[in-house]
Amino acid sequence: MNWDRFKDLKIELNEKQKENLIKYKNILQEENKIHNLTAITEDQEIIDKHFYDSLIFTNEFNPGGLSILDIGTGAGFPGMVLKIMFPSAKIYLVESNGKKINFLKKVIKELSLKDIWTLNVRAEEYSVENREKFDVIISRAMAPLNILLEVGVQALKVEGTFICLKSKNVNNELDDLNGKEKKIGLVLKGKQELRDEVLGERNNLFYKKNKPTPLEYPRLYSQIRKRPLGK
Ligand SMILES: C[S@@+](CC[C@H](N)C(=O)[O-])C[C@H]1O[C@@H](n2cnc3c(N)ncnc32)[C@H](O)[C@@H]1O
Repeated sequence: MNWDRFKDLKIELNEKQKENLIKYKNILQEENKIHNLTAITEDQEIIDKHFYDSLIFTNEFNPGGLSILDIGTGAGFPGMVLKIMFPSAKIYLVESNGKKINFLKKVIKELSLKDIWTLNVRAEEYSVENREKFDVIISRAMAPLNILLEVGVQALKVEGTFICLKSKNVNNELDDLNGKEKKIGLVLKGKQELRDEVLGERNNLFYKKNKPTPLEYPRLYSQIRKRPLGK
């Protein structure tokens, strides 16, 4: 296995973290034989396309010590990787699929991770019940921007950051959103772009919440799907 890529990150990968990432990879490969957790299954691919990819944004934003809600975390990306690399962060993993939650619980137990919680709920319901609770909302590959932002924003503190880890269709998603993030209290503050032979195109977006989100958001999921922001 090759960890060279991690040298591009501002954070150091120490022996304990490497050991934990390898254990996590092994559990993922083992459980993936029974449950369909990820299509990425080879050692090096998991390291590059799941672990490293989950961390690229940390070159622009340090998550240390913050309370972070990862919505639609799946098999733990990026949230579980953040816990391993930034132990001082408080991580909340939201995932509606119970099988994935069981897998995440197993990883937390076997790696003896602290200050990390799994939530087997729908993100839009959780965010309404936990208004302005988190410093950061983050998500990778859960939904297009015009759905994702509405689903999660209510749980974000004013002055907090909403981080969307995106790939190649980001410009279409931004066009579809059509500036309507302002309606829910968000402003686009930064975009991190990476072009890479193995990972392809990565585009990470950083939104700041500059005012409370009106209480009518998020709407019912059926309404969000039918008429996303900007449509
Ligand atoms: C394509 S997977 C991505 C998983 C992970 N973030 C990654 O990048 O590998 C999307 C995940 O989001 C979950 N999901 C989709 N909509 C959700 C919602 N409204 N609330 C909670 N989880 C949701 C799905 O069950 C699925 O596991």
